[in-house]
Amino acid sequence: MSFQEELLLLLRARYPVIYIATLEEERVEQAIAACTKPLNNRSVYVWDFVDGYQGNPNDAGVARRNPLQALEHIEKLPESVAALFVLRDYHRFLEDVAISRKLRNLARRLKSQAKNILLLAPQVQIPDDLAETVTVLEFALPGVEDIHAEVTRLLSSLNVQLSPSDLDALVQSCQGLSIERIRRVLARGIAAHGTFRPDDIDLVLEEKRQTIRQTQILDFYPAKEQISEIGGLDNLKDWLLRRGNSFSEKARQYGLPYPRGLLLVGIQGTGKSLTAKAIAHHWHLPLLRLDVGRLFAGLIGESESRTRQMVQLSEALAPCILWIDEIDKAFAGVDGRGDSGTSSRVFGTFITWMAEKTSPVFVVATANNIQSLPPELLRRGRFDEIFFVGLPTQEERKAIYEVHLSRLRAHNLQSYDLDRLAYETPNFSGAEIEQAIVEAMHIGFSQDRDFTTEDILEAASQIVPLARTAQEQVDALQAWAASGKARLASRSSLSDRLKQRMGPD
Ligand SMILES: Nc1ncnc2c1ncn2[C@@H]1O[C@H](COP(=O)(O)OP(=O)(O)OP(=O)(O)O)[C@@H](O)[C@H]1O
Repeated sequence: MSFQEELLLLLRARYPVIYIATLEEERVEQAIAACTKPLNNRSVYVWDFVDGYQGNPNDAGVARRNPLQALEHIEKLPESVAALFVLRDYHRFLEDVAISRKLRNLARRLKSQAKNILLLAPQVQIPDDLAETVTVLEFALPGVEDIHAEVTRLLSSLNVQLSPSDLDALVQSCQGLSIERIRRVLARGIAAHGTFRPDDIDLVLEEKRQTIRQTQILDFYPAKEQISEIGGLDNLKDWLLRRGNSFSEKARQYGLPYPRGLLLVGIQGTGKSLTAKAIAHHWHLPLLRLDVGRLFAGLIGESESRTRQMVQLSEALAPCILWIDEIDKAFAGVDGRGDSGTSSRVFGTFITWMAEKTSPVFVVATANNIQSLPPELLRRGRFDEIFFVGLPTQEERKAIYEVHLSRLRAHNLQSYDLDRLAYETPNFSGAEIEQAIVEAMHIGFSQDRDFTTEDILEAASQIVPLARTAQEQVDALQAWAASGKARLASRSSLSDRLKQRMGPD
């Protein structure tokens, strides 16, 4: 259902107070105006703090600088007057007790009248006492058709001609931006060299990065890591390499569905985040990292609104990788404990999207703790595959040493005894191996010489691997993996791993 259809439905059903979250005031007001026609040309009153009421000469300037009076004015109008009252930036006044009370009283009264109050705000920010009075409606970013129309209009008014393929690329790149930002960024390109050139698309991408940064929930993550930089995890790497071209047009013509996502479960430091970055690099897709902490910070209703915003933005940027680090922490409270059910509602929105999504947003979620993950997340149809990323085996440790040492000391890799290093550091994760190497480098550097195998072993002897301090967590994860609920990221079997765990210590 489009925004306009949804709004019309709410207006007809006499929802008295509708809260519209948008950064695009102008476009949303156009959409509201378009809704008045099917409502017998209902009049629209627009109020803002600085100018008071606008739009009707009789009321011009009423309730200027007085948000409470703005509501009283609605109350004073005769019952027979049918109207929409658009109150801009009104989220700023909702915490005021007089305003909140007045709004609730008014809402009750307006249910029997053809009057609706529309609150416009950049984000959802509703105090608890109004949660039941207000209905939230999200105003989506412009779709491809809207963008196409706007870009064509702008370019033709500026007498700029683009080939159909450049125009297509420009429209694609503008997805995820508001119309206002699209206008601004095109104007910037044109101001710089009098016309819009295909390589100005970079400006659009930069603008997009900024928008994403401003949302504070998603981050554009630069991904330079290669799949070859992951030591071990051969099953997982094969899975990824097999899907290398699955976002291409050729794959669509072949009839392949888009891959949906991966859940990587395992203890800290085993290369899960590294894998997320390497996927983005290998598939040449932008990597968006979700900041789960930010998702849940703030007032009631905000988290849900942010989740929808995240979905909207990632779909607007598709094809892309959406990386959700530590998803277990995000949804640990799904049973509704302690946060008035917010995480359950956010989880509900997320899981429905995961199950129904048809857009090429590939979700890579990572988790350390299987116990706190809601079982629905593990059900078939959410992710394409769930991989258990265990501690590296001896052979895998050797591969990890090789990855890091060949990056740091490509010229004399042969001087390191990789077999010995791998053998003498049982239970070490990839991150701990890296830590030992860095520490060895400090030893070597402080003595003005290169670091050696001995230095790495010396450094390693000072590290207590997490596997030992968090034995319980490791065992629980191994047991879960052994129950067949996940595929092994690594090629060695679990029994091989267990035998190795008994090895030298
Ligand atoms: N299999 C591996 N191959 C090469 N390097 C690895 C591997 N595993 C871990 N590392 C090194 O350890 C660093 C940290 O690993 P990473 O952040 O990917 O672990 P993680 O499993 O995501 O841990 P966390 O759960 O703490 O986020 C990586 O940047 C990489 O340098």
